[in-house]
Amino acid sequence: MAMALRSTCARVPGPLQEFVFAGSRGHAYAMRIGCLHAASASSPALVLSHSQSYRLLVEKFVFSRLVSRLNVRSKPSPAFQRRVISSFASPILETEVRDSGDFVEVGYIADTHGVHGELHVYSLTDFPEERFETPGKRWVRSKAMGKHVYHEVELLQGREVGGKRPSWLIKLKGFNSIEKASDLVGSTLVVTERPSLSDDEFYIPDLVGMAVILQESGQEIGVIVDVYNTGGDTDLLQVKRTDGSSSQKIWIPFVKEIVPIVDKDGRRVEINPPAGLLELNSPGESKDEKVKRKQELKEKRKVRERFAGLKKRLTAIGQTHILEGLLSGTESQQQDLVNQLLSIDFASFQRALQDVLPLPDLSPRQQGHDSRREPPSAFPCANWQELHTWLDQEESSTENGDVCRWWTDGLQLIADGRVAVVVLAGGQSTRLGDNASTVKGSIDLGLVSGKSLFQLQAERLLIVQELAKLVTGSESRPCIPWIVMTSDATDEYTQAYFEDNEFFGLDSAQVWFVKQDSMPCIDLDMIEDRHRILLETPWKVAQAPGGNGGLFTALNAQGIIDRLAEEGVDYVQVYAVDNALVRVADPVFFGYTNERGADIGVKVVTKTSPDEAVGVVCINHEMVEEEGSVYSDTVNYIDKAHYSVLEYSQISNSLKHATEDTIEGRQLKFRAAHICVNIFSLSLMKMLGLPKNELQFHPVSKKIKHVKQQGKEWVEVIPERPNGVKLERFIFDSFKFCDLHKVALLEVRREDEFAPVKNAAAPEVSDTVNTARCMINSLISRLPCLSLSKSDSQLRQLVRNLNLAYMGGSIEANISDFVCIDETEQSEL
Ligand SMILES: CC(=O)N[C@H]1[C@@H](OP(=O)(O)O)O[C@H](CO)[C@@H](O)[C@@H]1O
Repeated sequence: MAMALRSTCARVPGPLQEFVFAGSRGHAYAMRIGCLHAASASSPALVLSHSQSYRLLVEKFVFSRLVSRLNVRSKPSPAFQRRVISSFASPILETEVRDSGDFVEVGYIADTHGVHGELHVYSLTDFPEERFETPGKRWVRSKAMGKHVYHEVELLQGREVGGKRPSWLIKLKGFNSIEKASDLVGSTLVVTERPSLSDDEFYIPDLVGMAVILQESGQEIGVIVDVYNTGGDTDLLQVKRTDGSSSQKIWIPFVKEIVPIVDKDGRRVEINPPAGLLELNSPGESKDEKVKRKQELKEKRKVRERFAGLKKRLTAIGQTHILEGLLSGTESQQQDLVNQLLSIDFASFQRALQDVLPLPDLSPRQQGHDSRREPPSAFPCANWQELHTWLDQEESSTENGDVCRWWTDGLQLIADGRVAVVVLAGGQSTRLGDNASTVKGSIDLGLVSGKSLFQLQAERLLIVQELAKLVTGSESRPCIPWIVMTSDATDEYTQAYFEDNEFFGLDSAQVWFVKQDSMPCIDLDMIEDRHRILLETPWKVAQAPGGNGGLFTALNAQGIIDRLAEEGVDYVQVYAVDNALVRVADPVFFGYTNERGADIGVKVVTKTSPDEAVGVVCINHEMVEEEGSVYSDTVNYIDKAHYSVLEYSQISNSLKHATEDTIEGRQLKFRAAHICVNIFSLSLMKMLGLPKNELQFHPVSKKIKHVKQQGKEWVEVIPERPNGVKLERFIFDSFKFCDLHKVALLEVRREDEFAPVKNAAAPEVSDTVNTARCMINSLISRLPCLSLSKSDSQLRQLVRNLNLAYMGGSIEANISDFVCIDETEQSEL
């Protein structure tokens, strides 16, 4: 027997679970009982919503439908029946029971009866005879001052009376008059002990919270959150799914056949659901879930379509071997491969192949189009001594040279917010050997101060900002945008490094990260007429950053050029991260480029030896079709000259070793070494960012670790000689977009401005952290002494010191000695 539930709606938490049933019979039935509404007239699904008839719904409809669909006996025989005891069921009651010493409500004292103190009690228990007829100790709970108060009473006798609700008339000891008895009206009769139950009887609160386990697999699918005692033959367990199933709550008929094990001590039930029960029970998806699911399906379809397109493309370019990983490995490895392949721009890769194939002889060339190259004609050399001398004078003199003028003009450009800086920091630093595990900008140069390349560069930026403010008398300190170009290989580490170092004192908003593209690497050798894409693992294509010439496309694609234009930037200095002496946001260089009205500024140093690994700036002559000749019968070609760089990996031996007589004696003919410190006007950058002006790719031979298949095995290949080709764009290929007179070359002193870190440190090896550190120390020793006092009252003296700090004096010192001068001191100047 089961008791009817009190206040059904109150017991059901929140809006009721929705049920979905397939089949039009359900539809008809639902309409008849009038408590349901169809999700849509055409849909066979019915959404049963919360209504007053919920109880009827569960009792008469849901369960019978469930049971008949699942072929479970709709009227289980007593042997199959489980019974829940509702008098202990209300969650509210349960709380009170716990809080007040395990009292159990058994009846509600509704009224007095007669004049001799009899009380009319509504039953709240499954054991009314025991509670209301068996004499003995009971408790009456009433409320006083908002708290429950308990009085011990003694039941003398009781008898059942008829009526709509199960009720009893009881007589308590000492309550002999109507007046006395009426004090108890509205109170609750409670007991302290629970009657023991048979094996198949359970108190609802004992069931609530039990884990629900699938008997067959041992998998936990949820937890019982409520028990619905319909008052009929069968109760329903409400189970909240905890296994990530899309359905949140389901109903399980509490019959032995479906719930064979109830482990009270272990707080778990084991269920044996007939096929389809869990699904049938699933609530309908919410609108949001449906939308989400639709979107997921759409995404999946898109991915499938893209992957099909990708396969076609790979087949067309003969690179399907990179899909072989999909035949082995774990699901997540395969997924990684798919994700990577979908992220690669194979159209761009195909264009790159067109640029580089057939591969030329990648060893130093014996010959090239040498006759078309010539060294640049004379260009100025920035003599910093001139600036020192000028700043050292007691009084400012108007008699100053070029460098002083460029410096002052450059500082004005900086103060006016017309410049930005880009550091090229996407390279993989393969030549650095072991140090290549971190990004170049962060490597330890072995300086006493422990400063890294990034830190030195950031500090120069801070100092030059300060200088610009002081020299121009600007009210506020300018904030030069510093764009850090990273790649897949360096991005995460670089960004974390800046954050960890609190942007070296810069405003984090002035540092913008932009990631350049990567390109698959190809095998130097050919298999079946093809250079195959190399694989780093069976599930990962070997990729490398696509060279510093990818800058313009990356800046354009990521909206940086437009952003710079909005900020009023006219010139952008671009430099390679590996130069320990680079003058970041160099005012002299900006002033010079601006004065020349150039779109490109190029810093060069004198090349030291034919084999130094630097590109050399030259003038390149190309025969191009004369404009307008397409309309005439004959095609006329004209000689078009532009600047270019003969990269060290591409220069022919004859040009490398060619010499000429100069006033300084015999020198290399091509000696204007490109140090990768250039300025671009923003208007040119914008043009270079357009897809139609994408720079060409070059093949760069490298040692590339990879795997290849031998039979069914994957074997690792660790090459000793260059075995692969990286596809790279070179930034200086942009020079050809400019007329000769729009490119301004500026020579600077190597010992002041060029200390590259390229190679792993070893005796006799140049361009290492050791050689860079030596150059830094040598520069510091050559600089005039700094007076580090912050209380310098002379603006001139302060500027002089800041300028020395900019050139290198701050390298081993504390940056706060130079910048962050407090405002009061400045106003005294
Ligand atoms: C494509 C490119 O910019 N190459 C530059 C660049 O070469 P690296 O391969 O990064 O060392 O830096 C050199 C100066 O350190 C410069 O001489 C050369 O031209």
